[in-house]
Amino acid sequence: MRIENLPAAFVDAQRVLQVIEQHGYEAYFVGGSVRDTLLHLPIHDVDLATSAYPAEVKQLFACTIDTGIEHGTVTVRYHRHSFEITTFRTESGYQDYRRPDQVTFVRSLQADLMRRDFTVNALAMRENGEVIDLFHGLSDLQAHIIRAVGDPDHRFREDALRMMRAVRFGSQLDFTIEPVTLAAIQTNRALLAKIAIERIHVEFVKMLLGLAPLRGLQQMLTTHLLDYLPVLNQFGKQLTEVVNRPLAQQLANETQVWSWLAVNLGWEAPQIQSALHAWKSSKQLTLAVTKVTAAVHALLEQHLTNWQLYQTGAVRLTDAAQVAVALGHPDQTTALQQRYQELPIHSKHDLAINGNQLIQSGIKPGPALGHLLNSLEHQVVAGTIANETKQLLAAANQQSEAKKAW
Ligand SMILES: Nc1ccn([C@@H]2O[C@H](COP(=O)(O)OP(=O)(O)OP(=O)(O)O)[C@@H](O)[C@H]2O)c(=O)n1
Ligand SMILES: [Mg+2]
Repeated sequence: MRIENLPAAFVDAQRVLQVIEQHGYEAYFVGGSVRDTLLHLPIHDVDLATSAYPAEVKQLFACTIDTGIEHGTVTVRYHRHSFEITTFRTESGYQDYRRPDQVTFVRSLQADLMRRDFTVNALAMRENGEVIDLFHGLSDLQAHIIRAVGDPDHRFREDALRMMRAVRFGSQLDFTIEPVTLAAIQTNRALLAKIAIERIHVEFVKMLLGLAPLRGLQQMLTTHLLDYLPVLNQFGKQLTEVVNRPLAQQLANETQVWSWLAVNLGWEAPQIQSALHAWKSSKQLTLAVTKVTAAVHALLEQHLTNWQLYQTGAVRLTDAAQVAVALGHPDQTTALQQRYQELPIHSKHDLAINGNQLIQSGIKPGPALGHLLNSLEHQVVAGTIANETKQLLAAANQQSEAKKAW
């Protein structure tokens, strides 16, 4: 088959493929971009594969970068865009169940597609939109099936992360994992222990952001892949209950994913922090999840204070409101944003007084001054004092005098 009118993301890359072909080599679009175009989904990165060896690719273009030359990947700069082009290759070894000990460059597209994970990811497309389907990827795409290319045991032993990828694509695209492939996940599950948590993390989050996250989670449980997920492996019972409760709305980002899990599993701040540490998450994500989870708890108990609104901030409030919706509660996004906008201040910088002004008014510098400023910030946010310099100064002096007398 041939796809007419390729999406805009392919247009510049088409020129690159034409240049390679004009020199007598084969060149194709491969991987996720072909799959997603056929599914009418937006595409993010366009991978190119060629029969030209890396040194040959480099001769064809004025500006190239050796991105991963030992694996056959060269980045070509063309018309101010960058394209990653990988030479057809076969892989062998895989003693660590993560990556091949050896890659061999080959001239055959078939050999390259054969080493790929799933049939829907083993499609190639010519520059003119013609789809090359050597492993029945098109029929699996049509039937919404994730099926390993060839023997699933081999594919999962080559790279154990592919077991997570199978569950991820199943959820992301709302596809069914073909039974032999699914059974092979269960058989090979222990190999997941060889895979770095950072790589597992990416797949796990993509799975929960997908169209069928509860089925993905269910499959993590039934295949026992869950046993190899840090911290979550101790929450099998709770997760079984989670997959049986409906998810009222798709989760929209990673903060929402972890906050939704944290609320479901009854995690408070210390548990969130140790779990996200075990998953090697950034400090930024951990902080966001801690705040959003606290806000969701408060929302569900209907006592979200102004101070909590202020502390959570506009973006995270929306995340909290959306997680509450996913949990089956009414959407409070607009009301919360309104309440947030009406807060007298939105950051410490908005306070009509600062440390210098307090010192000038006779208050001694030191930790007590910091406490005093914090207390004023609290009072302004709570609405018990107006955000006006004069009033704040008077209150500060009064409160600092009172403290001295006490
Ligand atoms: N463990 C892996 C990872 C990738 N691939 C192959 O490399 C392609 C590109 O990999 P990647 O970008 O990770 O996946 P995509 O399928 O492009 O999906 P995404 O939309 O997540 O980028 C895949 O389609 C697949 O053919 C593979 O066989 N085994
Ligand atoms: Mg990709």
